[in-house]
Amino acid sequence: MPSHIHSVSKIHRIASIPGDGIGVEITQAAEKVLHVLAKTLGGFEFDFTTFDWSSANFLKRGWYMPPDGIEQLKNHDAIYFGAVGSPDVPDHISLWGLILPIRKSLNQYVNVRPTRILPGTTSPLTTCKPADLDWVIVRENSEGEYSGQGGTSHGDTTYAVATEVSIFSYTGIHRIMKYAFETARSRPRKKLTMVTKSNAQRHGMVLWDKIFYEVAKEYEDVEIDKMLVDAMTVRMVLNPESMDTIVATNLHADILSDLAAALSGSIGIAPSSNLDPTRENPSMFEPIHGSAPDIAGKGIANPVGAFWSAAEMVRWVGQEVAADKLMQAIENVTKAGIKTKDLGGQKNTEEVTTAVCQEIERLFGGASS
Ligand SMILES: NC(=O)c1ccc[n+]([C@@H]2O[C@H](COP(=O)([O-])OP(=O)(O)OC[C@H]3O[C@@H](n4cnc5c(N)ncnc54)[C@H](O)[C@@H]3O)[C@@H](O)[C@H]2O)c1
Ligand SMILES: O=C(O)[C@H](O)[C@@H](O)C(=O)O
Ligand SMILES: [K+]
Ligand SMILES: [Mn+2]
Repeated sequence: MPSHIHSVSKIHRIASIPGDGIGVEITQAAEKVLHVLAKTLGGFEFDFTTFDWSSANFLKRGWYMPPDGIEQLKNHDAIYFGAVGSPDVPDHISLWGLILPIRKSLNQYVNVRPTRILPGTTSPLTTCKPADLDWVIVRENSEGEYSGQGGTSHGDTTYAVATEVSIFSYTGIHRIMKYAFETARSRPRKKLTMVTKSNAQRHGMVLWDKIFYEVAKEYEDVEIDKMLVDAMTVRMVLNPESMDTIVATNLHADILSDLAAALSGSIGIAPSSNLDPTRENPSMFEPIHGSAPDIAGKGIANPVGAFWSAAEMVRWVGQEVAADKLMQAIENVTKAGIKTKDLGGQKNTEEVTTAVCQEIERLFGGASS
């Protein structure tokens, strides 16, 4: 190609919501790495628009998102999210003020949470080898225990009564099962474990089980099994190698994914993708951890979960090769022992971020595509 003709660079418009605490620190780190990735590989760019929807601003303005916040987000190809939550705001106000309305309004009904033991890191399970723990938790992300239905009577008295109603719908269950089976089928082991609590919860969870077996008939090549959630915690610890893809309700998968992260070494490495598989709305990518007020402002948060989430975002917007390259750079850095304290290392957020940027440049700098 003559040098005066430039190939057109694809621009991916990303809404960035750093939020609170370490959410701000790791979002900054992720944006930096994504810019280096785009600049090094060429052919695409990221155009970030930052939204200052934080708890500090909530305390000043009285809102997390403005009334047209969801509409503003819709003008983007994807959303990158840090974390929300502050000791100065009740957690149910911050969660329901920001992250949950985004997940619900943008039809992000799937939350994909992979877990692996990255090179150079160790599981607290002394007998667990990296090949033994390679899971994807598919979390129902729109209803169930997070439906927000219920109420309180006799408010501030000792007669107070509160209900928290779980809602399970045929549509909601069916679409998450379809997604989970497709995920299981796309992975080498073709194995899906369904988590439930249908011994004690005899309505919604029974419907959940029923639809699982109904959808399973369309996927005879996928090996299936069923676990009660309490026994699932035991199996995750004692027989991690016996599982591959896992599907669970909103609350069960929230809890199991923190356990999974810990079993892989640290909550600081775990990514998540809040997906609208119809692609009508932008999907949202965030590490599974929260704002970690205990370490916020110290510059020591592990940015690996944020980078892995960023890689999933890169994949979702269509840059699969770049996503694989970013993962390779991240894993080379962990393998070299460049890690934060939560993984037993000595480095801070900035040092790990710089190392990943340098690794991208070392591996792929000078490449023509
Ligand atoms: N999606 C979200 O934005 C989200 C997720 C979880 C919790 N929260 C909110 O975050 C706040 C704190 O919640 P929490 O303490 O239960 O959970 P948390 O995930 O913020 O922290 C749990 C523990 O893990 C550590 N940790 C978390 N991420 C880390 C990282 N990247 N590197 C090193 N250590 C890390 C923390 O220091 C803390 O000790 C609350 O307000 C909660 O509601 C938000
Ligand atoms: O969904 C939740 O419960 C919280 O936002 C957080 O704990 C998460 O895992 O995303
Ligand atoms: K988060
Ligand atoms: Mn969680």
